[in-house]
Amino acid sequence: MTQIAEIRLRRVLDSRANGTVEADVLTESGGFGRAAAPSGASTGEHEAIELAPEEAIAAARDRAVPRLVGEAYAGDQRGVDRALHAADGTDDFSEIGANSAVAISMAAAKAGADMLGAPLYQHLGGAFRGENFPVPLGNVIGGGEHAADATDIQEFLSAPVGAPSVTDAVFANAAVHAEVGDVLAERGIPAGKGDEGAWAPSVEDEVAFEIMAEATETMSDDVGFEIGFGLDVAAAEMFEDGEYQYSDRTRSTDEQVEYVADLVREYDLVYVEDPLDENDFEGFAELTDRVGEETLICGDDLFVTNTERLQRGIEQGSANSILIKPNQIGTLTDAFDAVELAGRNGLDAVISHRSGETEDTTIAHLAVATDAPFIKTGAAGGERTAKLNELIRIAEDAL
Ligand SMILES: C=C(OP(=O)(O)O)C(=O)O
Ligand SMILES: [Mg+2]
Repeated sequence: MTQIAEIRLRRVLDSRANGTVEADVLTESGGFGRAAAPSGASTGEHEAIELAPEEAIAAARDRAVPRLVGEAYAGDQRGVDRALHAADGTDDFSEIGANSAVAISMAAAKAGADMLGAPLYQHLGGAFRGENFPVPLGNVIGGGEHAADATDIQEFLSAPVGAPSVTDAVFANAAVHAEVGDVLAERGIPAGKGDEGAWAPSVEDEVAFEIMAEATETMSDDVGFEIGFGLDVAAAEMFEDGEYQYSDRTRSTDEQVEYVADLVREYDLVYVEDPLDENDFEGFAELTDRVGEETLICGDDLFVTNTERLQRGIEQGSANSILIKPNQIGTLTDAFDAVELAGRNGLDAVISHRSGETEDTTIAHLAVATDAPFIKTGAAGGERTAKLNELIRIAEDAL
């Protein structure tokens, strides 16, 4: 029923107006799935390889399509993803491109769901998935690689941890985003927006912390539930010559651990992603040891959704949370395996967008299917709200 009959690949635009890969998967009995690959700017050095879209499409047409059409079943996700690995033949999808692989993998899942007559989250999560919905982490102030001349820390994330429903949480993040805009205007600080729709003012990180504390407290009082905040430091982007290079100073690894631990305590941070360099499993472990009871220490560039790197982090106690980006590893199966390994070892999964996105909503379904406690997919901008609105629809559908 779900045998793949045709795969169409094309180049479409992402939110930075760069080209990316979109895949359509059609099954023999008329099932259809469409998905597009996202793209990072602050990419980890251990991620699967993204090729230029034209190159990825040509290679996938040549190598992957013949292994899938008439051979694989869209409803058999592990089978599809095994075929993608076999077609590529490398560890990092450098032959067909992780962008082609992830687009086909996600489109096949959607075609399988279509044939089975189930929403994607149900097809992926099964009848016995949990009943929880993820708390959305909303990027409301940012800089780093996502905006020129803004904060050093890449993302300041609103975290509505006390929200009674996913819909309340989504609107709370939107309200914090608007409040931050008002506070910036009151202070006479001009700000455009970065790649993910967060405000990108040219201020010291210290000012961004003050504004976040003020805006989340104001909106928390307004909505009547707890809204905290967190960070994606994206520290690998600042790490050069063995030190963390901030615009006004440098910090050694020990100083960075101290600095982040102090921030966690001072601002009651609920979440800290990539506080240290992407190869510093030990530094991560030291920080997790110090503040892991109080906050989530999340590995993004550290783990790159890769079970081998995650296993090492588990053994060393490097983090208590992992960011999951399907395009970092190339297939939904690999992303699921990372979520499962994390869960078995007590780490929380945070399903995540990339800074370059499309209107694709697969990650909203993935977060619900895996029962992930968090999803990071922005707060404002059409390619971000596409996922947030899908979460609202899923919550309505699933009740
Ligand atoms: C979403 C992120 O940015 P990018 O997609 O640029 O890696 C991130 O670092 O978590
Ligand atoms: Mg990150």
